[in-house]
Amino acid sequence: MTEHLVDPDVPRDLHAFIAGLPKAELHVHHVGSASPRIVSELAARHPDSKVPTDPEALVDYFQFTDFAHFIDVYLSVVDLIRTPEDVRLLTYEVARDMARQQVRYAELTITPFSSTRRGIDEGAFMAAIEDARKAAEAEFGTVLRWCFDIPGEAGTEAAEETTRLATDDRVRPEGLVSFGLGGPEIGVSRPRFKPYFDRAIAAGLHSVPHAGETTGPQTVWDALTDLRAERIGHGTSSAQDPKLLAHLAERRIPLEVCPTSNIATRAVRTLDEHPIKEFTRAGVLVTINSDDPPMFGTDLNNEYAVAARLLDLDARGLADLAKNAVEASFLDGPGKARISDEIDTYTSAWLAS
Ligand SMILES: O=C(O)c1cccc(C(=O)CC[C@H]2O[C@@H](n3cnc4c(=O)[nH]cnc43)[C@H](O)[C@@H]2O)c1
Ligand SMILES: [Zn+2]
Repeated sequence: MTEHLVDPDVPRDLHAFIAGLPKAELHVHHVGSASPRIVSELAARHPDSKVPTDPEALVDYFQFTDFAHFIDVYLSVVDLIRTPEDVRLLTYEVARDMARQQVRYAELTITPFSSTRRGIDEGAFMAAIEDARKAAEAEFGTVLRWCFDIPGEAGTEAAEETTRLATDDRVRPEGLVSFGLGGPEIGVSRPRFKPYFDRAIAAGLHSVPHAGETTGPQTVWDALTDLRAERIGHGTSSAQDPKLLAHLAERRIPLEVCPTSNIATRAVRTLDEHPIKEFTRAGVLVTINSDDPPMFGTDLNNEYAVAARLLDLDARGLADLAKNAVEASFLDGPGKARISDEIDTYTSAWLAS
């Protein structure tokens, strides 16, 4: 258990239960998952960068005044990833950190445009993530799948390039399952990206845009209507629209909730004001995620502890939350059954002990 992440309001035995609970994660960014060790190693390799090389200094560097500041800092870390070897190392180490937290399956959001525009060859980029994916599965037992997202603020060029990389059979990686839209939402309307999502969906990809993280519920409606979203990244502002909550619940459209992220980017003022309870009360399928864990001083286990406190959950409630993520994943039936059964077996043994 990482000591600085022990929530004093959550019993220690529940922290221990969470630490061993098999989990799936559906909303976590590739570069945003770089551990302080990896970031400082990359920063030392590239001394022209403004990113600190000292992991202690990174804690201050990762304090954000608002969402725009977060994106500026995020892009400074993106700038550190310059070679296919950097990409492979990052991906492999992210999987190692996941395995330590008993993450059995993760859909990792990758922004290939940010790497190809910085000069990394697209074929070498795809080979690097695929090589790390296969090594992680063989060595850690963690299954990784990819979501390629458009950085919406970068406009049409980014949308076109991301869609090409996601749909061209000669380039797209085997592990790709979904298509997203990330970055700032203000001034970046969802309907504008409909043609790109139409192409990605036609190519067999699932639609998982960010929406309602920093803008109101209309963005979530737009993501559902125009981008045919199957899950919503964040969806925080859905709580402001009872009709939307009812729609999400009735259609079983999951929300990818990332509580600590929303505080760190100041999308929500305090954890106690987070609308997660309103989501569950309305019957919405809630999944728990870490988004950009080291940047937000968290990890997936801590997000489950936060959820336990906000939703007043015991071990069985936490196991149900973990099973929500499995159900909402893009795993096939047997893949879902395998992790769900593992969660049940683990929980029964824990409760019997
Ligand atoms: O790479 C570029 O050159 C570039 C140019 C203009 C704009 C952008 C972006 O907006 C990149 C945004 C980047 O942020 C990622 N991300 C990570 N966490 C979150 C989140 O909580 N909400 C939204 N986006 C997030 C996202 O995947 C994009 O890669 C880039
Ligand atoms: Zn995100």
